[in-house]
Amino acid sequence: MTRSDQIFTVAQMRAAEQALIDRGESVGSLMERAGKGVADWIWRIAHGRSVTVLCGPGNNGGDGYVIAQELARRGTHVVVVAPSEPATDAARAARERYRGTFDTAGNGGVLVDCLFGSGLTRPLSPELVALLSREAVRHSALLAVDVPSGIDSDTGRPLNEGLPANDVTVALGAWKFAHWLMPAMAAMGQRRLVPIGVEPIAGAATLLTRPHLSAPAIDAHKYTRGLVLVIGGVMPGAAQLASEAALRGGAGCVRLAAQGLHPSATPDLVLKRGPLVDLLADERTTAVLAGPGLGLDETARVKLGEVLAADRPTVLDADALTLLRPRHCESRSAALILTPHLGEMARLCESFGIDEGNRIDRATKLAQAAQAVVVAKGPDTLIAAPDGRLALAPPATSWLSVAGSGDVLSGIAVSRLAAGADGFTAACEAVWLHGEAARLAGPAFTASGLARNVSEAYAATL
Ligand SMILES: NC(=O)C1=CN([C@@H]2O[C@H](COP(=O)(O)OP(=O)(O)OC[C@H]3O[C@@H](n4cnc5c(N)ncnc54)[C@H](O)[C@@H]3O)[C@@H](O)[C@H]2O)[C@@H](O)CC1
Ligand SMILES: [K+]
Repeated sequence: MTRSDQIFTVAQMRAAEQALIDRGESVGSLMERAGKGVADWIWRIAHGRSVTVLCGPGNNGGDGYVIAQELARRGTHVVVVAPSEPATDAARAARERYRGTFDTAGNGGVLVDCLFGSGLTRPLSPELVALLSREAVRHSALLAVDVPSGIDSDTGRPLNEGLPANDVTVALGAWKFAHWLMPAMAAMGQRRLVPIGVEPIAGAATLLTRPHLSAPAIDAHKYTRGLVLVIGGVMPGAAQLASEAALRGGAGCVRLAAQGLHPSATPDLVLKRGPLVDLLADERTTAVLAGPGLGLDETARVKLGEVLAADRPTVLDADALTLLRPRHCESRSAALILTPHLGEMARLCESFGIDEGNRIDRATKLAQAAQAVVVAKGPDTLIAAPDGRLALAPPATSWLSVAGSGDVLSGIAVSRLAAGADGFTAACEAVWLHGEAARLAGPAFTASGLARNVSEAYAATL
């Protein structure tokens, strides 16, 4: 059965479709299912308005003829604009079954883009970009079928300039990477998925969904719930923000290794001034966070070395990512999570000798090289594990672009590690809780406000 959280590459989608065909389905019957499923959405969106379907030469165009026929059957005023003849058997058969009208231009209402889908291999011709843009202006809404024309399905990269933004994108069978990766993600509009019966693929990337967390065990005490150690540094506020979030992410106790506390610090936080090696050696220390406000000087470098040598489940963020070198990651066995933003990701790739590939390739290679779970942050956050697991986060509120937001994320992640999750699961749970806390915090929140909302986000997972 179709899983609504899997994200397929074009090659995986073809393999999934082929598996159905091998079991007796035909491309035509899949096209019929896909087209009718999309027509259902358009019927609701059009709400009586006329519909223009742009049909290309491949099977995406074939879907377009099925959509047009189904809408015409339901009484919608439909026009097909087809700049080229169908080039596949299934698309030809779909066109023959279409009984409605053709024209060279549409007339308002909803425009449906069935020019190219996942089979796009090169940029659109200037004539096709002009057609798409002209028709987009003439209509009041634009709906893309499967993948918007001109977008590379596996990377979300536009192959042309000047492509119009969509109001709705309806994915067929499974999500494609372009639906959730920048820059294409920003022009998808609302996303919908029409199932066509493809089976899940083992090891495919997934879209983050709400995790199922639990309340502490009936006999839990603070240490069985996990003891977090946050390493302070030259900017105490950052480690404190991370600690505030860690207190609400599931762990039973949070210690902050620092020389002092900011006057606003919560009394829930346990300040520890002793030698770092002793704190790290304390058997009760379950997970460690280093990086927020750590600094980049020799003291910071020594602290990072001590943290990694202790080989406890660890999250590294901010300054720790700038200081991290491949030798630090050797002979570690405990879980390691790295949470770089775009700039930190570039520095890490340089330190680890990774210079090729798109965002996903680089995160995957870094995960393997560092034997760490990489949370590559951005408007399209992705999480890559050394064993190849990959998850993409759905877009969160853009209010997260505020100072301290990353400190809160790393605090939640270390709390999930301390609570017992493996590195990949902890990272996925943290990204979801962070996005949900931001949604709950409303507009124009500060990082400390965001941290306060982690409890409520947690409540939504119980
Ligand atoms: N394969 C299947 O079983 C199904 C596929 N479906 C649809 O089929 C689509 C994929 O179909 P196709 O593989 O035929 O791909 P497309 O319909 O995306 O187009 C591919 C065709 O366009 C040509 N082409 C690629 N880029 C071009 C460009 N820039 N300018 C001009 N021509 C270009 C290719 O050479 C090929 O002939 C999916 O996105 C989906 O909409 C659905 O009907 C469901 C079933
Ligand atoms: K399309």
